[in-house]
Parts: sequence; structure tokens; C-alpha cells
Amino acid sequence: MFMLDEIVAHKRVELERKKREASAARLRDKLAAARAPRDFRGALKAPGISLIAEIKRKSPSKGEFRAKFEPEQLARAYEAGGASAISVLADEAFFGNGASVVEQVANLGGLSLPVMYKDFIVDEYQILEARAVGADAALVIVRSVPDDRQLAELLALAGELGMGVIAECFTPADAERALGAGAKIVGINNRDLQTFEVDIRRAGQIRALLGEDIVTVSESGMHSRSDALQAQSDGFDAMLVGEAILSAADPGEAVRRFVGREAEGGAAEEAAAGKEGVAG
Ligand SMILES: O=P(O)(O)OC[C@@H](O)[C@@H](O)c1c[nH]c2ccccc12
Repeated sequence: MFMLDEIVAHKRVELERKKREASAARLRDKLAAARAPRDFRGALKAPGISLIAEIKRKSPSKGEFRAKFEPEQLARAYEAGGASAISVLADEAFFGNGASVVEQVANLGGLSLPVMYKDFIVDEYQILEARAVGADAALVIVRSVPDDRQLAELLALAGELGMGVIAECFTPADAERALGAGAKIVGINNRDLQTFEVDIRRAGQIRALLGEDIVTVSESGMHSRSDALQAQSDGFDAMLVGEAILSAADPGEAVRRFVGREAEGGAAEEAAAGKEGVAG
């Protein structure tokens, strides 16, 4: 069995337990009281390539990312650094932090970025939970939902609740299913889940198959500003980055580098201002 199948199988068992602890009806009550959703799609569509910066404690292939896991500090550093949205893993078993961390970040005082609930979604219960904990968006891996009708229903439910939703694809066939199900935001994962190999050119090829009205996100395995510029020139609106930021000594600084803001502040900014003065 390969990793995605294994995680999804585990997720189904976990969901049975969660549903016993808190029914879907209870989640609907809770989400009625959640803060209003923030505009995720709009945040990704802003000029330039937008960054969705990720919060996860660990991953199956890389282990723990930081000696001390401090989601609130990370979220604040991401916002200050110029990220456009924050993705928070909601899978405790494989990624080390569950829905309670999504809730913590989504309701953090002073934070204004939209927050995405990132899980292996196979059931509408998870979409309800996402909104109930205050998330503004969710991610659905197209391949984890083989039934076309169920895929369309999951995307529609997120829309009804006012959330944005990324339909995550690996292949052109996945992308076709995503569009058929009504996806408005399509993510293309650069990491092959069978081999864990990363190839960011493949995403560009799949991007080319999608219309201009679809908001697109290049996901995984991006390490530098030049990867970001590659995605931008391939026509992506946004990128989803975790490891490169989480494993940096200063995650806020890593965010600034990805969005091309590293010249701001300090000596670089003064030099730029000086040059402008001479030119003007
Ligand atoms: O840490 P990376 O390589 O920058 O990748 C981030 C994100 O794309 C990755 O975590 C991811 C993309 N889709 C997923 C689905 C489930 C779990 C994780 C993911």
C-alpha cells in the first residue's frame, strides 16, 4: 500500500471515532457561531505570486521540522513576512497537529490572513469541522475521492459555507475531474506521492491545460525565490510552501525571500531609497 492510501484508510477509522464524539449536527451548531470567513480566493489572486505558508509539526518523509513547535509565532511571522494565506495541517497521526491547531491559528488575535484547513478529506464531516474551527478554506485531494458526485458535493458544501477550496491534482486526469466537479481553485502537487520525487516542471504542463479563470496553486518541494519565479512564469497565482520555511532558522525571513521582499528594511532599503533620490 502506498502512503496516500494508508493515510486515507487511517482517516476513515479516525472519522468514525470523531463522529461519535461530536456529531455533524453539533458541528453545524458550532459553525453557526464561527467568525465570518475571509476571502481565500481573493488573497491568492492578488498581483504577483502569492504565498500560502504552511504550519505542520512533522511529515512522514521528513520527521519533525522544528525543535520547538510554536504555531502562533509561526503564523505571526508568516503574516509579517508577506504571506497571503496560512495552511495548517489538521492531521495529527501523520503530520503531528490536529484541528485544534487550525482553530488556534484561525482565531489568533491580530491575525488577518485567511487560514486553510489541510487534511485528507473524504467526508463532508471534515468540511463542517473546518468551518466550525474557523477555517476560511480547505483542501481536497481529488484522488482521495474517487466518486465524481461526492467530489462535486464536497466542493459545493465548502462554497455554501463561504469557504475557498483547493482541489489538489497530480495528473491531467485529476485536473479534468476537478474542473468537472466545479473547482475554482486547483492545486498541482509537485511531489509524486509514490516516489516522493519532486518535479516543478510537471506542474507547469498541467497548468497549461487549465483556463485563465481558474486560480492555480503550485504545491510542494519549492525551495527558493527562483522556484517561485518559475511558478509565476508558468502562470500560477500562488504557491504552497512548507518545509523550506519551517526548517529555516528564521521562518519570517524565509517568507520574505519567497515573496521577493528581502530587500525591505535595513541597509538594502536605505540603499534603494538613496538610489531613488539620485534618480529623482
Ligand atoms: O513542505 P513542502 O514540500 O513545501 O510542501 C507543502 C505542501 O504542499 C504539502 O505539505 C502538501 C501538499 N498537499 C498535501 C496534502 C496532504 C499533506 C501535505 C500536503
